Amino acid sequence: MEELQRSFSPPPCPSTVTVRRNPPRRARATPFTTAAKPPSASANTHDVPAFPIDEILSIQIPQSEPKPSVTESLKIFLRIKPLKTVTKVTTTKSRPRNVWPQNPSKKNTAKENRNPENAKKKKSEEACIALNDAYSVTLTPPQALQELKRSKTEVYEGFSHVFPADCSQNDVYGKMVQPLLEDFMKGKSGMLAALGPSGSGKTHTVFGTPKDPGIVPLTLRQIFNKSDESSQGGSFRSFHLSIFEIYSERGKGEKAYDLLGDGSSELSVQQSTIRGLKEVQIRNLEEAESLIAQAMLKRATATTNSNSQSSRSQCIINIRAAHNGVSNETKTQSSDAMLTIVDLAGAEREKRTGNQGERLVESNFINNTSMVFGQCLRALLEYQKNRKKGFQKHHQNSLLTRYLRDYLEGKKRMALILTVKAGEEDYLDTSYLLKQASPYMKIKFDNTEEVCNKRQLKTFPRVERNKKMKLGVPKTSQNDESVAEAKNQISQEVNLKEKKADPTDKSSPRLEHVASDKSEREHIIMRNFAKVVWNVLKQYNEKLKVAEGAICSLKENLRSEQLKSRELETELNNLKSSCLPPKSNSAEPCIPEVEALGHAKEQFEVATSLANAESNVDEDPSNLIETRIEVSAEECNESPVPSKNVVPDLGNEDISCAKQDDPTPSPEQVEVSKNCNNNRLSNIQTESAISRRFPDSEKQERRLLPDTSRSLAEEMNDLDLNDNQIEKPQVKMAETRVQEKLESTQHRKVEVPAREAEPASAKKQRNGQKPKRRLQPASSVLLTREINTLEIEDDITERKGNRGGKKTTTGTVAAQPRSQGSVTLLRLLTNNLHL
Ligand SMILES: Nc1ncnc2c1ncn2[C@@H]1O[C@H](COP(=O)(O)OP(=O)(O)OP(=O)(O)O)[C@@H](O)[C@H]1O
Repeated sequence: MEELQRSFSPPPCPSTVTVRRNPPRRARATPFTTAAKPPSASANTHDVPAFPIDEILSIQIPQSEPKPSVTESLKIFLRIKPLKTVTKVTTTKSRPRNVWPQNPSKKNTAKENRNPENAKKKKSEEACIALNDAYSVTLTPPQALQELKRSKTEVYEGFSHVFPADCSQNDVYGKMVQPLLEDFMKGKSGMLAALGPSGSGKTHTVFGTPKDPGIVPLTLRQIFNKSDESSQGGSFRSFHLSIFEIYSERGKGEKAYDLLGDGSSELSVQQSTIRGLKEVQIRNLEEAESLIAQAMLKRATATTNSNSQSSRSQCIINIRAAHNGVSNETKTQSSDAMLTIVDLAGAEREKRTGNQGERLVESNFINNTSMVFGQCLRALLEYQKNRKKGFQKHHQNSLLTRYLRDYLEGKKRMALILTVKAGEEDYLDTSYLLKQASPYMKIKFDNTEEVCNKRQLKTFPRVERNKKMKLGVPKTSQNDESVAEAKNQISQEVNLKEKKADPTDKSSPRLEHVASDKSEREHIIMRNFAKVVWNVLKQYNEKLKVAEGAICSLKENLRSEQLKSRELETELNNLKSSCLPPKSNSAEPCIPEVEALGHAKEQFEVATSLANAESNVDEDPSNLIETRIEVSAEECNESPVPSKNVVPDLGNEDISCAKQDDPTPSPEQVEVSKNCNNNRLSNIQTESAISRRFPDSEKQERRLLPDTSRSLAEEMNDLDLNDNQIEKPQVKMAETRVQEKLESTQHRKVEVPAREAEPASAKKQRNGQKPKRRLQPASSVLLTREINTLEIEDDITERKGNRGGKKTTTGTVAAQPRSQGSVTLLRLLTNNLHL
């Protein structure tokens, strides 16, 4: 038996087990049969428990609390503004009496207009929006758009209530405000907002007129009625009012202004918090109404083509209910409730309003705010319809939406009233608003060209998606969930279309309109761009002219400076030429002036060269300077050596001037004078040579000197070579320096200024040979020194003699008359010696 059992027993488990996921299906008995039948023996090995359907059915499912639906936390109402009574004008207008025959077609139209039934018909034909029921409307594009483009009727559904054109303010209050106000009086916060295009009746709905009061006055009346009732019950309640507006002045960013504040009413804004807002307690209706009227006077309004008194700001009215409730014996302060009523500025299209300048900037701000508000609303609607999808936050993009964040995120209750205009010309505005803010949308393709268009639309994937988006009303259709995703897609796409108008997508008249707008915008952009380019070119042209003017003035300056420079050069040369005589005591003091002129010239030339380099004038400044240096050198060289008759006059009268009284010139003066001395020294040397070669017997009175030397000294005196103001050591120093200068001049010819090299170069150019001074024999040098010594001694004697008075001593050589022959001879000898 045991063996038999072993033989039937399953084999030992392997190390790995394979589990079969999908076992082969077997026909199973129904639960009833399996439940009735006792488990068989074979079922021990493959025991499948019976499906506990009875148990499941007997389970009592606990009833969960109903979640707030979209319509509970966010109620959207629609109000249609009555059409303008165009027919009135035609009917009341008296027909002009005209003798000319009338145009039959015009006559007929006039007849039709006069007929009230026809007028009514026309009125209804003009409207683009029609009421389906209390919760939905149908928007039909105007005939022009239908003909031009693919027509499409849109059905908007899911409104909490649609107020027809002939509804009263009380209707609106009763359906929209009353429930919210009741909650408010119980301590729940809530918000009411009016949204719609410009001139559609937002302000009318919110504030109304004294005859036809709107939401705010009706609410205040109700509040004080109710508070009176509740105050009779014994509880204490106070109400506080604050009003402010958000406005963008000239597009410089959003600012909040207190409409109840005094003086400077600008409020500080930090994220969503507005600080410094004045809150006034309101005790009765009159107080409250007067405060509202006061605030409305301060509100920014303007006249546009759409509205004679268009709101240019977002107006926010806060009514706070401070409720001090007493619960039993312990005093507890219940939380305050806030009722916020918002009158938004209406979105407007530039074309319709004709806004320009400041108004246009304002409308940009208004459009932006209403767009952001619409985005927040759309995101909230989509989120509430399908919470699986994330909640897209847009509230950061405007101050208003930041302030109303709690409401736009669905944390607090909000009732929104969309105001639309029903005219055909208002179709685009109305369609835009409804797409943005209506809970649900259904598109009807009821055009005969549908089939043809469908084929065409296959090329556009986005359009094809649109076709699938036939949405059902939540109240009437059964497939809410299946269409929810599709609706999301629609809304996203609508937003996308409105943001980035795709010109290739011709699926809707709106987009076609956008495409035509785009081409127009491009044209405007190109025109503006061309204007900008033109302005830039003009500016460059002006700059160019200014630059040319500056260049001209610089050139003129340069020319005038060049003239001045030439004048200075001439003057310098004149002065140099006057300083050139070899023997002139009086010439010595002029040297600093010459030096100064020389320096001035140098500086000027450098400045000129710089100016030339900077101004890029055609002339080469370096060449100019070089040329001038050469010219001046030539002028100096060619300047005739002044005759001995002339030099003393110059020295005594003109040049000696200030320095003549100074017996001891400064080392600078001595150093400066070396150039002029150069000539004199060479003359001295020459004369020494003359005296060596041609002894003169006339001058024999000289002591300690041979006759020849004495005669030479006399001749030198005749030539006025005696230098009264230069003492011997100074003369020697000057001589040595001159020698050095000459050497350096020969080596660095270019670097040496013309005035320094002047004496040597003058002789070089005149004679075409190097100066012979170096080639003179040593004896002549010695003789020169002796002569110098003697000369100085004579000078000293002469000075001593002159010190007593003006009378000259008879012993001085200078006073002795010279013979004409001796002068001529000396000149010849001088020239010959320098050859
Ligand atoms: N339902 C209505 N019944 C009668 N008149 C209306 C209605 N709605 C608006 N109006 C009139 O239309 C004009 C413009 O309305 P309103 O100023 O309220 O527009 P709005 O939407 O506030 O414009 P905006 O955004 O430019 O301020 C007003 O003269 C107003 O009296």
